[in-house]
Amino acid sequence: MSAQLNSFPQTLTIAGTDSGGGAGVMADLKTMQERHVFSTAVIVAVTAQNTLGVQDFSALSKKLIDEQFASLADDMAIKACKTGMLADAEHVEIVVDNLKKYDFGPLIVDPVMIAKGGAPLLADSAIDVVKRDLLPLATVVTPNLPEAERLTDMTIKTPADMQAAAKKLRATGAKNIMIKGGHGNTEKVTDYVLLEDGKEFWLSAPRVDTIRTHGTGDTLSSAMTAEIAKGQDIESAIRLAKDFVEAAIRNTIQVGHGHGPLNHWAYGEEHPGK
Ligand SMILES: Nc1ncnc2c1ncn2[C@@H]1O[C@H](COP(=O)(O)OP(=O)(O)O)[C@@H](O)[C@H]1O
Ligand SMILES: Cc1ncc(COP(=O)(O)O)c(N)n1
Repeated sequence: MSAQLNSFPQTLTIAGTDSGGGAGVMADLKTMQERHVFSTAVIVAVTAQNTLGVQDFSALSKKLIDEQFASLADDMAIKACKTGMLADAEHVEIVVDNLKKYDFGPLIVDPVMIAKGGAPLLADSAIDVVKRDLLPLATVVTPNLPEAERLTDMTIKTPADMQAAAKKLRATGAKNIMIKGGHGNTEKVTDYVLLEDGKEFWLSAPRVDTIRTHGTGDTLSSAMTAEIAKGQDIESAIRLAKDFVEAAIRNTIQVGHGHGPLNHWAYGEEHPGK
């Protein structure tokens, strides 16, 4: 097979679907499309979900998940991949085994635990498996504040706490850490980044006063994955992803009655040709 024939940047999201279209695989595909990469998906779980909450979900069989990975490995040239909702310990293990078997490029782990509406998307018993088996494979891990607290067994209240938590997360083997500050209540939303080489920086933006923040983490990690697939370095990918999600939150669209979805085309409209 000619490499030239398969050279367009391709990405993979390994996650759950959202029937409401705002989070999970749906947010991932919309974001990656906007960033001009060709996105593929391994579905781990299917949710019945809308902006009001998660009504039900079911994870797929190991056989079907393994087959999806094999289908992609047989044909595509995936340059970067991400994980989202992984449901439970058994499914984290299935995904880890496949990520060890195939090379899909740098891995961005969005350690999704609880949906904005409060529904658990990862069993408590899976958190130790994520720490032990998934994080050592991660090029970037992007926990929000509650996820960072669960992964580090720390209470995170201050900027110094965020720095200490990121250091602790690095000890799992994850190379680059981004702790997202969306769940705080400060006037500015501030994320903290600790890179593999020890460089650290803060990303700050005015907090948009809205509950329409369904899929913010998925959108951020997908934009990052797309930039990495196109060959950007980790810091540039993180900065672009932050600007992308900020524009998507700020340019609100009126969809649904609860935690509404983001405007995935806003960044492209504000930055034509970029
Ligand atoms: N209300 C908001 N205004 C501006 N940026 C936000 C807001 N909520 C979240 N963000 C940003 O969106 C990204 C995702 O953060 P967060 O919502 O904490 O993640 P998650 O979706 O995993 O809970 C972060 O960069 C965060 O700073
Ligand atoms: C399938 C799926 N994956 C991820 C999320 C998290 O998104 P959010 O925390 O914004 O609700 C979700 N709600 N559903």
